[in-house]
Amino acid sequence: MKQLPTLGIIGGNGWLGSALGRSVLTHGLVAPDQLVVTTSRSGHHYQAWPEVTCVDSADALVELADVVIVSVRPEQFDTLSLSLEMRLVISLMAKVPISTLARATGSERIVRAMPNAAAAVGHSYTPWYATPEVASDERGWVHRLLSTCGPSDEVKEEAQIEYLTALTGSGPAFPALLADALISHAMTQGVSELVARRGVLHTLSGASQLMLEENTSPAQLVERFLDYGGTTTEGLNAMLDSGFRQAVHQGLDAAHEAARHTPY
Ligand SMILES: NC(=O)C1=CN([C@@H]2O[C@H](COP(=O)(O)OP(=O)(O)OC[C@H]3O[C@@H](n4cnc5c(N)ncnc54)[C@H](OP(=O)(O)O)[C@@H]3O)[C@@H](O)[C@H]2O)C=CC1
Ligand SMILES: O=C(O)[C@@H]1CCC=N1
Repeated sequence: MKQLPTLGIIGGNGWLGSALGRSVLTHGLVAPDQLVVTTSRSGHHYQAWPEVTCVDSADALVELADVVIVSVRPEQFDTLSLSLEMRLVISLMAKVPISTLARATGSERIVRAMPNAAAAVGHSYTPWYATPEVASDERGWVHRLLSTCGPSDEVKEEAQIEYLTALTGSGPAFPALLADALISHAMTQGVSELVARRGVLHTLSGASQLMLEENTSPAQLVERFLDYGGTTTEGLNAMLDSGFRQAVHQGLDAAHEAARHTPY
């Protein structure tokens, strides 16, 4: 693999593609004049890097890029016609399996990566799977690339990407749902929206930091509060009795099922 490949992101001005594009530039993994992105009707995300090349079609991008990241919606992928035989292809798409990517691009060197929305602030968690044809130096580069937007792990089976699409790819929406439920309850109790939102968001991020930094498992923290015998114990027991775990598990099953189905 060439030391400084030109990186192309099809969908590089979309939600996820622009988060990764900006992140590789911020970390200096790719120089601005080595990045090519497709334009988007919804805006341009590279004002700070005028040397980034914006092209108006995937065909034009493929002419310029050594490594191609595909970050269009799964249902948009079918409309692309890509000839990438000799290229490393990195897909960020849910629902599109390696077999389809290989058939559609002609490449055997394919990575399926699954960042999440927190990539926009450098706090994604990004698992990725590579076909056996991806060389070890390329794997190292892919890992550095994906790690620019948060921790990243290689997984050894594509099926894990399908499951992790539901768990961590969709993941930020699930604590957002919990946060919204907490905030709306607080507001019914007369707490201002400002205090409720700051309180809840800092409580969620503080709980994550506590468990990460003290290496405490969530199960241990829950158990500690269940044993504590205080207000938290009452709250946890009522939530568990109301089917909290079952609701979460049903949601993950539904997202996993959706992640296993190509939309065409
Ligand atoms: N958003 C998320 O949290 C996550 C998304 N993903 C995956 O990332 C992928 C992208 O999602 P997301 O960023 O949310 O979607 P967006 O709709 O925000 O971005 C898709 C981008 O692709 C562009 N595009 C579509 N068709 C073409 C084409 N034929 N040629 C060139 N560009 C094209 C769109 O341009 P235009 O705006 O003009 O239509 C848009 O900029 C999806 O496959 C999704 O499954 C994975 C994990 C998390
Ligand atoms: O909701 C979605 O389909 C995308 C893919 C994984 C997370 N978000």
